[in-house]
Amino acid sequence: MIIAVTGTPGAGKTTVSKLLAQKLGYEYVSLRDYAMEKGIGEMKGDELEVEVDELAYNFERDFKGRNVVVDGHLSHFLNADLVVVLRAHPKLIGERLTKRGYSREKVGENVEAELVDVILVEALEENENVVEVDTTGKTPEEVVNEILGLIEKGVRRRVGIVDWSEVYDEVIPYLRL
Ligand SMILES: Nc1ncnc2c1ncn2[C@@H]1O[C@H](COP(=O)(O)OP(=O)(O)OP(=O)(O)O)[C@@H](O)[C@H]1O
Repeated sequence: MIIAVTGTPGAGKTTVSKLLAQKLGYEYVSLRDYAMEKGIGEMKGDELEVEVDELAYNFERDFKGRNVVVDGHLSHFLNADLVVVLRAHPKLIGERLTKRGYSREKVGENVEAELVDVILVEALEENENVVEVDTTGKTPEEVVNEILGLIEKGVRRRVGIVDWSEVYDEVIPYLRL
């Protein structure tokens, strides 16, 4: 089974994906590292720009039939059996990315993306099997156990579990208004 873990940068994809892969006994793949290894896409500044169709085509060829947890904010464009969209309070995204030294512009862009469900909407356009998991106030272990529980119960779709419009006021300082 191919499990794609996606979400806004800073939502916790890498932490959760590694732990999930470990608990399931699956391979862990960073989609960014995979693209770079295969020479897919090109660096524009410090960002890797990839053609998603080329990425999906190569990934399918290399991983079809294997048990993989694939981590990346483009992983929902792959032909996955299950797409896990990690959500986090946009304020947490703002705090984490600021701590990482991202520019105000980049922090704002990602806080706004989380606020208006950009990745979720993209994932739903690509795949039927989308489960959202809110990581806010949970440890990575709790998040992984929640995902394992959903997989065990055979849940393949669970969306609409967060509504960040309720917390809009808290994130105004991060927005590019
Ligand atoms: N419940 C949680 N799930 C995942 N990460 C969490 C959680 N709570 C706190 N964190 C922390 O949040 C940070 C998330 O970073 P991580 O690199 O995993 O995110 P990411 O979504 O992969 O970001 P990026 O796409 O920018 O690499 C880590 O420092 C992690 O320890």
